[in-house]
Amino acid sequence: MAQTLYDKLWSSHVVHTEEDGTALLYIDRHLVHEVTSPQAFEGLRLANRKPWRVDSIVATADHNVPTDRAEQGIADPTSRAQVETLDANIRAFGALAYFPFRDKRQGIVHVIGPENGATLPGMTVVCGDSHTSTHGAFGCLAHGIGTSEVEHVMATQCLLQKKSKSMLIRVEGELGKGVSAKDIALHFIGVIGTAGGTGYAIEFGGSAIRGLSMEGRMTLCNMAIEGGARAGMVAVDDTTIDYLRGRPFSPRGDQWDRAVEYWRTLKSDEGAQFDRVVDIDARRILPQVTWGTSPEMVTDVRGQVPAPEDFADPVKREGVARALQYMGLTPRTPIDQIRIDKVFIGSCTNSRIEDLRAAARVVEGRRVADNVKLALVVPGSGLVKAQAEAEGLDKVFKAAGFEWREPGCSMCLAMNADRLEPGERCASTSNRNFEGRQGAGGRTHLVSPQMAAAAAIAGRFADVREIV
Ligand SMILES: CC(C)[C@H](C(=O)O)[C@@H](O)C(=O)O
Ligand code: SF4
Repeated sequence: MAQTLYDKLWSSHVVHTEEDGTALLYIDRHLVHEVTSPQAFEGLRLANRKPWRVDSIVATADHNVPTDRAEQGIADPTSRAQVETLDANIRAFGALAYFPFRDKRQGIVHVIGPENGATLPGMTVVCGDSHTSTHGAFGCLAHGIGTSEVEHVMATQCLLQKKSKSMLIRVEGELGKGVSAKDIALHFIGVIGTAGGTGYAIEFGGSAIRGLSMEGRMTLCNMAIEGGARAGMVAVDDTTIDYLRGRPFSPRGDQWDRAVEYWRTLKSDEGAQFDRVVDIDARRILPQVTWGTSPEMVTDVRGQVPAPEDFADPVKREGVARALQYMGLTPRTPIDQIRIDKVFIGSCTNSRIEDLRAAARVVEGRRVADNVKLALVVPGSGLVKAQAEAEGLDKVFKAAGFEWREPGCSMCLAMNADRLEPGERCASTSNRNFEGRQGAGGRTHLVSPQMAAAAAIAGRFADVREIV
């Protein structure tokens, strides 16, 4: 029978299935960061256990690290304790690789895995982090898990899971100028809603997806979780294989050839059946901007802030009214009239080299607007930072008035020193715009790196297609 990519990844990792469908899945790669691992390691210690397969673990510190004056250490005691606890745990239990605070390969967990070739096609990948779906871009089955599951995986190398339904999001056609993977992501969430993917594993397919780089595919899979899905994935093709060649943990020699042969089977078979198919025309996607407190509250830069009465469902109507109040927005305001206070280019969604290049192209030779108090560029990893500096992108950003920072989660969430003050409005390349996400009372608008750069220059949202 024709199988989906999800079927193939699932069946090649099932160790045992219970009558009710609950399965034990074997886990190949376990990514670890400082926030969700302390209790797991403590649990192992209390039970006198060791990790089952130390060489499945790749760890880094990301959420709590400061992005400036890193040489002065971590000022906040809670953040410092979390990062030091991870150091101690990895020292005690071991790992295939550990990129600690201030290491040149340190970075956001979802950036360092792929760039080091620690995320490979056909793997099951887990991490105590919801955006683990990112790794599905490589034809992996990648799940975010909770802290108790982190301990379970460490102890047994297995995870208890029920198989999800399958959804194909098929994006056909060519993307317009200035439109990126981030816009596809925000657009599809606008189409299916943040609950639309609940109970599903999503495969992204179609010519527009085939045309994306690995970095674009990661941006898209990163946000599958914001569409409610358990996982997001893209089939393996030449783009995947070319990206992985020569990475530190990629196979070499004969093993590379054998791996590539297997990887090429990691796609849905002709005629495979999905439980739901959503068709999207790439040509109709314009640069997106969220206006509310959920990623589904999104429109394009030519649009306007909606009014609660535009929504028939009373629950939705109330949600929209509340969101507009929190966001300090008036119905019918054109999106490109919304002025901003801060700009954040970073996060596991959009902090890779291509994101920084795309933003720098918009910024080059221009100045950040006077009303923008802070414009941050935070590379996703030390390697991304070094690459960007080798290309002179740091100079482009700094000359325009941006701050160029050290890698970390930074202003994606208010767990470190980078945050919004109450009432501040931010154009952000991250993935969540919930109330208080970037700091209590902060107002987040999700956009692509190009659109964040355009907003920084204009001091309000602006159509990047008119700038470049
Ligand atoms: C801190 C961590 C557990 C959390 C997650 O799981 O996603 C964070 O990365 C986030 O983006 O909100
Ligand atoms: S960058 Fe943001 S979304 Fe990604 S792992 Fe860090 S906090 Fe979570």
